[in-house]
Amino acid sequence: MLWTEADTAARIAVPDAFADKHRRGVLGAIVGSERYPGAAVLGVEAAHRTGLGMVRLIAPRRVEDLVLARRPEVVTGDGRVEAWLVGSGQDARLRSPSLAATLHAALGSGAPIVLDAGALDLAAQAAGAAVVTPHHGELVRMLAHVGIETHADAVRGAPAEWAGRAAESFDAVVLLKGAESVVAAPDGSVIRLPPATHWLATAGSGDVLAGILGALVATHAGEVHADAARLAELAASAAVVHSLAAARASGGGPLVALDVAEAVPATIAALLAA
Ligand SMILES: NC(=O)C1=CN([C@@H]2O[C@H](COP(=O)(O)OP(=O)(O)OC[C@H]3O[C@@H](n4cnc5c(N)ncnc54)[C@H](O)[C@@H]3O)[C@@H](O)[C@H]2O)[C@@H](O)CC1
Ligand SMILES: Nc1ncnc2c1ncn2[C@@H]1O[C@H](COP(=O)(O)OP(=O)(O)O)[C@@H](O)[C@H]1O
Repeated sequence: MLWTEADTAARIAVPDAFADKHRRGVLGAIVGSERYPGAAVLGVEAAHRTGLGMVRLIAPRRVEDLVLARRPEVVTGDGRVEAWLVGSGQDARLRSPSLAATLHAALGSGAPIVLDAGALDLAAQAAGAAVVTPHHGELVRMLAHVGIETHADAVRGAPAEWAGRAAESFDAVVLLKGAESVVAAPDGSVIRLPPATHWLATAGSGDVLAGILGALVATHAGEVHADAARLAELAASAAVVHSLAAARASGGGPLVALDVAEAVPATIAALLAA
């Protein structure tokens, strides 16, 4: 199944007269680290630009300061959230006990969760619906943890097959990123995505994708609770928004990840108008 722009437009939650910042969906973001604070800036920017009620950021002080300098809309610290985005800008090997405790609380909350980069190893521990966003190298590492040996070139050659094996092994939706991105669900279904501009192969563009997906999940958390299969559709929609925003930001030339995040509102407006 190839995911289309019309499919994506139907997964954008458009606010109405009854909307407020709590009802629209609050995303809890446990992202960034002393080593990679920029990933948090990128993910939070992308989540806001995708449209949601609020982002609550739980991160080290330096990360908070940098994110707030760019997005003063962000609220820091604990509070009620509808969905989680975790792991961007983190390294599982450097995880502190306090970060581990914060991540475990999020995983145990039962709220839908997006696991990226440094939290991919925790996928099987989610109490609620989970979606992981590995690149090829990260998928290889995830599979190795459950005793399945492969390598990046094999994944590149058969992305749907390897994403499907991971979805089944971790009981999570897998959005496998790359030149040919694909979404696989634990029920065996696979969604293929149209090709994206290769200018996207640049640092931080995956952090932006995770932020877009976090916002889509936060604004559809009730639907995901009712039917976890919705998560695969949201993952595919995030990839399409990301790809269209990249095309808009690129215009045929180079882009930086923040350009992609900044192009998201106009991309969504165009999707809704079409
Ligand atoms: N500005 C920032 O703060 C940025 C932070 N980032 C964060 O940096 C951390 C490390 O991410 P990396 O992806 O660099 O680290 P990884 O540790 O996953 O990548 C290390 C190795 O994996 C392999 N690899 C990487 N991408 C691959 C691909 N697409 N296909 C196959 N093999 C691949 C390569 O051999 C690479 O040397 C993450 O937490 C990430 O979120 C990056 O997103 C870059 C930008
Ligand atoms: N050759 C390519 N063509 C198109 N898109 C690509 C290509 N390589 C990577 N991408 C996209 O760029 C993003 C890179 O994400 P990721 O590897 O996590 O980078 P980072 O960790 O730097 O954010 C993903 O959305 C992926 O689909």
